[in-house]
Amino acid sequence: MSQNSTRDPLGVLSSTEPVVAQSTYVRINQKPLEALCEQWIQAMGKQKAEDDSQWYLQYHFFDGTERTVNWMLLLDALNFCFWAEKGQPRWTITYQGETLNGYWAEAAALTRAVEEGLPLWDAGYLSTIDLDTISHIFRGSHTIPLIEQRLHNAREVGRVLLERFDGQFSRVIEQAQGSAVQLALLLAEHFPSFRDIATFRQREVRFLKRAQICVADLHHAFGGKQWGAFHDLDQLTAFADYKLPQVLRYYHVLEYTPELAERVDHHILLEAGSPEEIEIRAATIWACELIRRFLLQRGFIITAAEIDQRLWFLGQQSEGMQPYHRTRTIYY
Ligand SMILES: Nc1nc2c(c(CN[C@H]3C=C[C@H](O)[C@@H]3O)cn2[C@@H]2O[C@H](COP(=O)(O)O)[C@@H](O)[C@H]2O)c(=O)[nH]1
Repeated sequence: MSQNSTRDPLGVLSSTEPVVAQSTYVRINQKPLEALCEQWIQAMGKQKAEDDSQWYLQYHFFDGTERTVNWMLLLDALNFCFWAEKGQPRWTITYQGETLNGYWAEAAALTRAVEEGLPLWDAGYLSTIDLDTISHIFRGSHTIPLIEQRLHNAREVGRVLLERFDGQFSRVIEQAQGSAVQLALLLAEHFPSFRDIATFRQREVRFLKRAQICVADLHHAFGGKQWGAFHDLDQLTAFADYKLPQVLRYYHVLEYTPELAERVDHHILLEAGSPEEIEIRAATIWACELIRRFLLQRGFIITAAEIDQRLWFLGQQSEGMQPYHRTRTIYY
């Protein structure tokens, strides 16, 4: 697979490429990949894949001000790992009469908290938030996983914003000067919980999943204007979470060795930073890049972020799919 000729400022494609080349547990199957693309081409008809992602305002706080920008940073600082222990039911919340789980429950819980008067957009408040308050915010049936890590991440967001950015995430966005790539890199530089970087055979491998999705979420929330205006969104890669590999495997685009398949299908944990986990995430990034290139060859200009959205929403109807891999991590 030839390295894409354009520069790779994020370092995600270039650092994951050797992982894919040397993979022993995960393979990308070109034929099923092209079959999936053909399916999408039929579905898209003759017009380009419209960016049909919406922002679901019913679950996301939005007042168009800097408060929303800070709230978005918190949303993506806590946007990880919503699945339950083997055999346990998922954490859920009830919001406006709906029972929600996963990402939707996280977003709605943070919206509910603002509606109940908690100033989650205030850096000072976040920097000293306590476990009782975080538990109250995420109250529901069963417990949200990794709640101590969520507390830590929320405090870190508040503290870093206060110490370096006058308490405003909008200052960080202004420093990025309209570049999605620069904003993702600034997030990884200043907010340690966003520094989603691993080591594979002594080499650095960058995924930067929450840093990148935070930029994409700002873009969606603000409709590509104001703090959501970026000129290089096409430089973002897919966001290596746990749902995309599940969907790609369902379409046989990703294939696991029998040994790895056995573990994933029996919900056996893959250790964070293990070769298996890194190979799954790297193959996810590159499968999306190869889909992007194939569609481009066929005359469809679509970004990795748009491909990501399509796959992620397919993963929201995952009945009939084999399980997604389980890695307890704050990175996705
Ligand atoms: N690759 C990718 N991963 C994404 C998202 C989203 C939600 N974003 C969209 C939602 C509305 C707007 O349109 C946003 O764009 C959440 N996740 C990840 O999935 C996992 C949660 O899954 P479940 O357990 O089923 O809720 C978890 O790792 C979470 O971090 C995405 O878009 N892409």
